[in-house]
Amino acid sequence: MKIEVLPDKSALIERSLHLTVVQMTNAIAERGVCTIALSGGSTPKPLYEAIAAQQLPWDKIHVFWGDERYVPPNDPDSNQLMARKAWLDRVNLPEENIHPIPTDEVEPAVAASKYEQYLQQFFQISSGEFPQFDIILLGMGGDGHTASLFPHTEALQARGLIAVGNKQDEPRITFTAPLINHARCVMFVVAGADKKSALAQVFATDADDFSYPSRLIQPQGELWWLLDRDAGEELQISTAAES
Ligand SMILES: O=C(O)[C@H](O)[C@@H](O)[C@H](O)[C@H](O)COP(=O)(O)O
Repeated sequence: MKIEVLPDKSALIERSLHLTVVQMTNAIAERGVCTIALSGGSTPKPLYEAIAAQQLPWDKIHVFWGDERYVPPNDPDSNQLMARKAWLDRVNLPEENIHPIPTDEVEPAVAASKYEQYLQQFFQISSGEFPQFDIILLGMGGDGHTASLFPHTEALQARGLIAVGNKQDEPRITFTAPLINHARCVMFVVAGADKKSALAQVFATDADDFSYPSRLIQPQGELWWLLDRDAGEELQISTAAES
């Protein structure tokens, strides 16, 4: 695991951009394609805008979402809409390379199952197997949630690829912790003083995983925690954690 505390939000975005572009470029060089899953919320928007300004082989990049609010794709709350406006609509990334989470089923559980099957077909895997995304970008809420894995919800125990998350009574579709943990690279991008107390619990030796679900993210591959000073300045980072 690598933890970096950057001086401010713009330095955080710049560092996140650099590491994301390196991961994308390496994936394409090694396997001819990059699969990236995006986080929602407000933090990553400037990162997506910065990615859009890069010169990348867009036809070799496939974009997914690590979670989605259960709203139509033109809803202001839609993570898909935010990423399209900030990045995807600004570059020649083919529409067939964009793989949004469906939110048009009456039952969110049906949409979750559809996206799980969609991923199995895309990655050509059987039930019970997990795909290895090249990059999964994550944020973290002030309650320690990530993607739509909220504290003390059923989604935290899901063992498949995709689950129905719940933010209070608002349904979400989310990657499961096991799916995230199979990624080659997981990158948290976290900013703001309101994340400080949750971060302290996420990195504490004895906190409860179900109270702070970001603790569940322990990928086999690379794990990056990129923080701005407001979020990370008080974190007692042991030198081992920075290795
Ligand atoms: O759908 C979402 O909202 C995200 O995927 C969610 O997990 C987000 O990353 C955190 O809530 C942090 O959100 P902010 O970046 O807005 O603080």
